[in-house]
Amino acid sequence: MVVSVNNLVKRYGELIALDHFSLEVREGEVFGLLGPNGSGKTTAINCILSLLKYDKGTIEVFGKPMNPDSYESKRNIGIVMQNVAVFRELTVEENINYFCGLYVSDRQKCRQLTEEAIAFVGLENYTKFLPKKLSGGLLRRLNIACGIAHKPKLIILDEPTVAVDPQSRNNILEGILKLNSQGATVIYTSHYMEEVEQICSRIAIMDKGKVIASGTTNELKGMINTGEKITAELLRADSGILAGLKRLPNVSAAEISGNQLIVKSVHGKNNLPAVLEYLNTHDIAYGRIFCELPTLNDVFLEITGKELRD
Ligand SMILES: Nc1ncnc2c1ncn2[C@@H]1O[C@H](COP(=O)(O)OP(=O)(O)OP(=O)(O)O)[C@@H](O)[C@H]1O
Repeated sequence: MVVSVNNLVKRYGELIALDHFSLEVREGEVFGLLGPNGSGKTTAINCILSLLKYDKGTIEVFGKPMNPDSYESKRNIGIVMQNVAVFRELTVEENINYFCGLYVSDRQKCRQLTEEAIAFVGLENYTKFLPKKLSGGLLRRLNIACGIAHKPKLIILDEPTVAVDPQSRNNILEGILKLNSQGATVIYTSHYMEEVEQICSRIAIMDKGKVIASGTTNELKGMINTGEKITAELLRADSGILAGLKRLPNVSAAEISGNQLIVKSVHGKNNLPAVLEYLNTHDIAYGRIFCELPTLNDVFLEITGKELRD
């Protein structure tokens, strides 16, 4: 296990930010910590890194208890925090070289790693730029390069794509997968369910300082009763068809909204053929028809009763 957190409790005065929070991250994973703003993701990361004291619980990183002076473990961790933390008076290249130099004492090796990190995040054309000359997305890429240049075994990224343009966002997500394919274990926090679904092999969903569900995307979606949602654009909306549709196997709800027929089914696959057959045998004309699987928002909604994104 690369990271093992057990029953962590962290209070800020009266507020319980982490409420018996547990987590296990295995070697080689891209592990996603998904939760709405304020659910405790950053607090959990700061505790794992021993940057914050906590009230109860245990944390092991690389199989050893994590303490503020666990320098050997810390050398093998790369951190990319939510807020960009670079030196304003150093250029792109100087910043990366500085942060890499904190871990790598051989200056030639450090220069080589700096060049590799610049190429990795695609900042070759900006090496002599000061941070203030960079757009928000490029600044984020610099922040990432500073965190990963020393080639750490464990990379922790806390909401690295907030307020980032789509091009830089894709560059960041692809970069994370590349780092993972090169051997790094990754912990990735976000409140964007699409991103987490796109890159994470396992996910823990957080709410109010607790892990409310964890597993692969498919495991999480399999935990809830909400199943496929079938939408058909009807040429003529007729609510008379709803009663028959509701009697089909697995169907939990059928409704018409404008010219759209929406059929919701409970957990279970391949409900589309039955709906198609029903529409065809009842001579109901439709244009587009499509089937969607539940999203991680549906998982969050069913477990907590509220939307993941507010
Ligand atoms: N230094 C602090 N003092 C008091 N309360 C804090 C402090 N830091 C965080 N909190 C509170 O603890 C809770 C968890 O915050 P945290 O930043 O860990 O959540 P998060 O999931 O990372 O949210 P975000 O995505 O907004 O960063 C929130 O209610 C927040 O207001």
